[in-house]
Amino acid sequence: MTRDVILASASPRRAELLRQLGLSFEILPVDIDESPHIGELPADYVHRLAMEKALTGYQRHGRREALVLGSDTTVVLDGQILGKPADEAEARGLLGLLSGREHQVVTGVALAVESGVEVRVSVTEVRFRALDPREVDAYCATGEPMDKAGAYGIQGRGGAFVASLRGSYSAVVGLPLDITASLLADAGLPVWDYWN
Ligand SMILES: Cc1cn([C@H]2C[C@H](O)[C@@H](COP(=O)(O)OP(=O)(O)OP(=O)(O)O)O2)c(=O)[nH]c1=O
Repeated sequence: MTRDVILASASPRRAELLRQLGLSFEILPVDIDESPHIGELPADYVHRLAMEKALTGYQRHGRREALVLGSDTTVVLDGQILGKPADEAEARGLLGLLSGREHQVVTGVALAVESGVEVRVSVTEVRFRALDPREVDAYCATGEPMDKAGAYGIQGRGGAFVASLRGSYSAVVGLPLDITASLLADAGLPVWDYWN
């Protein structure tokens, strides 16, 4: 029996990361309301959104034996959720807050299968060096911050801001590969079966 693996995401970075695991999969973007609830903790927030993305994708795909992955990433500074910037001015403000400080990147990953949904959350500590306002302006003008939590992409020019990282690099980019591989293995689909 073949089992369809579905990535319920519009993020090209998540697709690129999942490709690294060597399996074949389909992409099925789902649109859900991503506003945090009042007082919701960051880990609960990404847990909820990852689960909703995976379950919505599972229902929409419609095949019983499908395995559907959903993920959500947010940046957290002093316990506050920093989402995607609405415009360039907000991006500049977010990068100013992150400059010279440590923040957390919190990513939830969910795998929906016929019997239910499994969700895990990864936390990575990232420290930025002090940023020069001129480089923040130049960075914002590239457009890179716009679709990214915390207004930076570690995998792009934003990598120049990162002084240190403790945790999963792939989780910062949007899909922790360690958790993803172990969720798939627990669901009976070890990715290493695809490796020859
Ligand atoms: C911090 C950081 C975030 N990001 C991205 C990962 C996520 O794509 C995005 C956070 O937004 P998400 O809402 O997690 O994901 P998305 O809207 O891009 O895609 P979808 O909901 O369809 O799966 O920020 C980077 O690419 N690099 C980084 O260094």
